Amino acid sequence: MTTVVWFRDDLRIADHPALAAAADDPGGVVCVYVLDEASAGIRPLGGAARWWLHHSLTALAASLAELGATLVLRRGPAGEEVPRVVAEAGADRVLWNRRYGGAEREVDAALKRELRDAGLTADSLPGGLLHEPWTITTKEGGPYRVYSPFWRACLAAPPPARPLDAPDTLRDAAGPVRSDRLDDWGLLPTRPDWAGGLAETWQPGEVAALERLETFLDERVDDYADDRDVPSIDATSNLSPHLRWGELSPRTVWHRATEPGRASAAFLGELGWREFAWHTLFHAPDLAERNLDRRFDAFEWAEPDAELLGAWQRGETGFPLVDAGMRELWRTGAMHNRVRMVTASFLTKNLLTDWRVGERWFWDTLVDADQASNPFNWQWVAGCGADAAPYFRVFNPLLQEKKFDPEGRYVGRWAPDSAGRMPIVELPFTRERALAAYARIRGS
Ligand SMILES: Cc1cc2nc3c(=O)[nH]c(=O)nc-3n(C[C@H](O)[C@H](O)[C@H](O)COP(=O)(O)OP(=O)(O)OC[C@H]3O[C@@H](n4cnc5c(N)ncnc54)[C@H](O)[C@@H]3O)c2cc1C
Repeated sequence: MTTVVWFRDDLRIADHPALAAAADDPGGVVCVYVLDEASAGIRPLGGAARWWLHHSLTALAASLAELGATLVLRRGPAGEEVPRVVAEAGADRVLWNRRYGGAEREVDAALKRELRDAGLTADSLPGGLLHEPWTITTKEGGPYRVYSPFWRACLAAPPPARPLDAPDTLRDAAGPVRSDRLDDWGLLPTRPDWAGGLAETWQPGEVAALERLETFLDERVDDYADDRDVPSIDATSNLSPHLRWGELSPRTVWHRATEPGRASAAFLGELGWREFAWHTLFHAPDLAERNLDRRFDAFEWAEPDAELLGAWQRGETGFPLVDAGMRELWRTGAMHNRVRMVTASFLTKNLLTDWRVGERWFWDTLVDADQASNPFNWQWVAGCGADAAPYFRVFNPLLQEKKFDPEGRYVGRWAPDSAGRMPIVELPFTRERALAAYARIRGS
């Protein structure tokens, strides 16, 4: 038997259930990644994500080579490319780890049917979440709409499966299979090459991801609960892009973080938010398009204003914490969580801009942009998401700055000129305008 292992958002060799299951196949294994920008409903990657993918695939190919296997690269609709790889390899089994987005599930289900109809074995395995979304349900059997009871239910469920070891060795069966050259995919920016700051900030790949996890657990997890909201302190794990690309499995993070002696409850709770976002996407596949709170379908967003939007994107609003966050994002492909909330609130509440506009900008610029966490959090900040708060939250960016960057360290690093700029809007007026727009839909 020869097995094709189809890699997707799981660019790792440890705790990779599909790879582990294929490792002992006497006919060998063909490892393949398909760049699918063509299947219906698959969202094309943003620029920062393409940069990360290039480097993460390079790292994965090196790890597989050490085990004796080749990473085959193909571009096109997965429903066509995977069967071609199977035919070229003469394989009789295809394995992959599950995805949870709506369009992805349709692609996978159709392919599984087609392969099975052709007499092959085709199986999908869990590996991208702590719990499968259909296992965490309310008493009535539906999905949770609020985080706290959701997370309590996760904590009461059987613990996530223990992570699997990476295979010691693989028997490569990719010989007869054609592969693209990664450089030909043009994932890296060239003219202009805006990725210098990304390269200075990040090292994509599983080896770097595991190192980051260990450093965080050894040096920072004990202070995480106290310091996680202060953007000038390097207090958080910075694991989000590694989790996004599956260079690290959440099960690995969970089991390392729950070893005795670690004060990790607050950190695990954040993994819980990731889990909640993905479970929400599973039940609401149009999360990036449609308001979870349908009352917001009637919300009166302001007319699009290219000048105001451009000022927000460039970090030229005259509100220092907003400007610092937007510039950090542009330079590094990331932004501290507290500042993500403030910048998103400023766009949706003070500029009264539809959250989907901001979501798309983050999608293009974040290295950790994922199809669950990004729209989930944008909806949460906009007020139409999965939120238990009974009121309409409008962050004041000046008060947030006073509270979370009192000495101006974060602002001084990213936007020292911002305080001297003329603010592009008036806070009291725009706050009242947002509250009035909400009042008009509240009872609907
Ligand atoms: C408007 C907005 C958009 C966002 N878009 C994304 C996104 O596209 N991808 C993404 O991974 N996170 C997103 N987040 C959540 C959060 O900002 C990042 O996960 C966090 O800043 C990553 O830093 P860290 O790895 O140091 O997190 P830590 O504080 O160390 O947390 C550990 C892990 O928990 C997860 N996590 C933490 N907070 C959240 C959260 N609110 N929602 C979901 N998962 C969370 C991440 O995987 C993170 O790596 C967004 C938040 C906002 C407000």
